[in-house]
Amino acid sequence: MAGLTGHPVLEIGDKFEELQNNIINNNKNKEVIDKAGLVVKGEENSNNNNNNQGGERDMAPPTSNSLHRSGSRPQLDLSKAAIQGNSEERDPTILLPNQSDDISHFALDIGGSLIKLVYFSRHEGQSIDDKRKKTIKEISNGSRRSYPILGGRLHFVKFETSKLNECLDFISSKQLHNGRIDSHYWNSEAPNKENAVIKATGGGAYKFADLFKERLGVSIDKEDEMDCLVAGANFLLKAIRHEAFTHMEGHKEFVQIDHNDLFPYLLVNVGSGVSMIKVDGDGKFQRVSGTNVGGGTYWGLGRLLTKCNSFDELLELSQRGDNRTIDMLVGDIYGGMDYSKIGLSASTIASSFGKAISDKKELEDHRPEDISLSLLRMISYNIGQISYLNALRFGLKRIFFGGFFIRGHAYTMDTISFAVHFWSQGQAQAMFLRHEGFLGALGAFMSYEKLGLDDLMVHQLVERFPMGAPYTGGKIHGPPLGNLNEKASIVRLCHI
Ligand SMILES: Nc1ncnc2c1ncn2[C@@H]1O[C@H](COP(=O)(O)OP(=O)(O)O)[C@@H](O)[C@H]1O
Ligand SMILES: CC(C)(COP(=O)(O)O)[C@@H](O)C(=O)NCCC(=O)O
Repeated sequence: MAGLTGHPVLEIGDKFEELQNNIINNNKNKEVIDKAGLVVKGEENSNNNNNNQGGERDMAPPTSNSLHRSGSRPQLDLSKAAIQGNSEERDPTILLPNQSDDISHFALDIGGSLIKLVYFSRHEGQSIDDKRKKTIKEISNGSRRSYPILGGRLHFVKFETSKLNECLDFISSKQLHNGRIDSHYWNSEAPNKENAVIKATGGGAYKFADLFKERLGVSIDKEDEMDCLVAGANFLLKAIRHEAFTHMEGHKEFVQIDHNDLFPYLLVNVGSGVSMIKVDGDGKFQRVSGTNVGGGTYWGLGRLLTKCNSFDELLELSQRGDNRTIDMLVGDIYGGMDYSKIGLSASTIASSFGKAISDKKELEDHRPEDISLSLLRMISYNIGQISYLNALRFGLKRIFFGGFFIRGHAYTMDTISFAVHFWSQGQAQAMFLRHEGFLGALGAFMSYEKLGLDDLMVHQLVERFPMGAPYTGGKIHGPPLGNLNEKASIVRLCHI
């Protein structure tokens, strides 16, 4: 389905060397980044974003001449990283052109609905033995050293959890599981496959641990799901410019996050179920609420009611729906009139699916399109409203939404934004993350070396495609969400 896909292209930009000179004292990192400034690159790069696509090979197992910084574990180098792909592209990769250490990471987030996999591969033709490879200079303990630049990219792949075998086959076919050795063995000359450990988060890391051992011979090092979500979100919000954006009434706008003023915020991860996490800092958070009415509810109920075969099909149906045939509106109750005394217009939904009881209609008399839209609206609005109430509990003004339910879908985001805006009287703001569904997997990926943000923030981060978020296209389908001003008067008590 066109437009329901794609992750953005971001580039972590130049001045790497200059910044390297400033990282001796980690405490100064933030200052360095702020002073360096963040540059937005123009669309001119967008035409080139696929140029490197063929130039890679899949990650190979580390060899005995794997290049490590002496005495330390391989490190992830995000300088000049560019997340590849435009708004229409599915699961684009992140280029890591300056990756010098021969890392062989991959990590999984095995959720209730989807398995998310992040893995690294080196560029083809940039092997360690390639004498033509570029080098970078790095100040380490006061001395300059050169390292080969292998280059490579991060890949983002997802599978349905119910098709775990496809994921195992994928890992096997790419030999990803042979590339990762337990950290205790980094300096070992002959890494042993039996020591292979992979990082995984999500409930499936527990549920399927034995299967991974049996099928791939690897042990799963389980990382806590909430830890990973927060680590992934904090990294993206601090390190990637234009990661977050608002989406209201079809209008999308990137938000400039002040690194020094990020916390606290509410992270709402809309996966199968919904977790609401108050984030106070790196590794500092509390899961303050959740709801079992989430992405799994939309997909599960939607499938039962519409007989759709895929989530995207269900979402696509909603774009042609008219929920007024099934939702009970205020106007249906009030004879076409507004209930203006409490700030409700005639077009406000009084009761989702409310008309299904009064009409003498059976399920098959309703259009699947209308059912899908009504369901999507009901669940998205509910999540937005509950999120806001939790933000209110803790005085949080910013709410970031992640998870694959969002799917970069305009109507979903607009509905969530509307609920937050309406109930907060414009005091709180819903924001969305361009890497919505990969927060946990990214957090697990970063946990290999416990790469803190301080390590990552030494690089200047540059946006390559300002409009490259997962996006469904400009048009908002479905019924109008209503006029915010029309309804604002009833929520006087809801200030944060
Ligand atoms: N291709 C897909 N298959 C199933 N669900 C999908 C798909 N794309 C998006 N979704 C939505 O994403 C939700 C899962 O989101 P995700 O963040 O991966 O959570 P989990 O970790 O629980 O799997 C599903 O419940 C569904 O609403
Ligand atoms: C149990 C979960 C953390 C699992 O994460 P998921 O696979 O849904 O991403 C999540 O489904 C959840 O928070 N559910 C809501 C449970 C509740 O608070 O009522």
